[in-house]
Amino acid sequence: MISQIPVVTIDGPSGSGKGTVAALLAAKLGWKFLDSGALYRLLAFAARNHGVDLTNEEALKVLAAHLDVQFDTAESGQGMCIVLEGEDVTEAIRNEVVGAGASQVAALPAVREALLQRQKAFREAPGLVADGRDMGTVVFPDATLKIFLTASAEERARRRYLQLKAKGDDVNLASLLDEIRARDERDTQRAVAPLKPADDAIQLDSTALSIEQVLGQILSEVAERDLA
Ligand SMILES: Nc1ncnc2c1ncn2[C@@H]1O[C@H](COP(=O)(O)OP(=O)(O)OP(=O)(O)O)[C@@H](O)[C@H]1O
Ligand SMILES: Nc1ccn([C@H]2C[C@H](O)[C@@H](COP(=O)(O)O)O2)c(=O)n1
Repeated sequence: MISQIPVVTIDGPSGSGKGTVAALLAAKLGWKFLDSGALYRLLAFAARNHGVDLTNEEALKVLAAHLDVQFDTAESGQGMCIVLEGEDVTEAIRNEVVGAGASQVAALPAVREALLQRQKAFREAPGLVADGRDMGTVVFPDATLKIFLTASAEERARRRYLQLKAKGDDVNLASLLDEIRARDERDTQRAVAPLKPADDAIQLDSTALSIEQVLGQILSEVAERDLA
């Protein structure tokens, strides 16, 4: 039965480190991995490609329902390769413009409904690690372990700055901080599935923790529940 397949959810705001830690945890456990934010990013990206306005809920709902996307293991064997309509968009969806578009389309109820089953379908044996905003509250409310990962907005902007700079992007720390605050506001204040900790989530502040320390704390919770 699908409800017996264990799920670990990691929710939190942009730049808290949930994607990095979720991918590492999934690899360590040998479980499936769902990067749910990528689905909203893909929709915003596809909408721009198809000339669909990011406020046109009806057209976005249809696009979301027919999103032609594949998540493959990267050729290097590490990380994920994301193919949209035959094109490798792994890197193209990872900029702040697409992130802001994703946050905008994610506020539309019909879009969230259209992507719900697609996310649930990632639940496969032996287990799933899912990261996003509403993994523990809406998509997998029966998850075995729920983590809500935070960090100060300043630290998250600093991380994003270093990440984009390493890729060679022309970035400005103050603008990134503004964008992170705007995204936090939209993600937490929307009417449907807002970013918030599930009642039974463990809250973890990563501001002063390394990636290894965060992973270590989550692995302890996993071990306590005999998940691995
Ligand atoms: N604890 C940490 N200490 C220092 N840097 C970190 C930490 N966690 C993550 N990072 C770095 O911060 C950047 C953002 O991390 P990541 O993409 O995992 O965040 P996220 O919460 O998934 O963000 P988003 O929701 O926007 O995808 C990456 O460069 C990552 O290596
Ligand atoms: N479960 C989710 C995942 C993501 N979103 C929205 C809100 C985010 O700002 C945007 C991009 O996500 P990211 O790739 O930065 O994690 O997508 C959401 O509403 N629910």
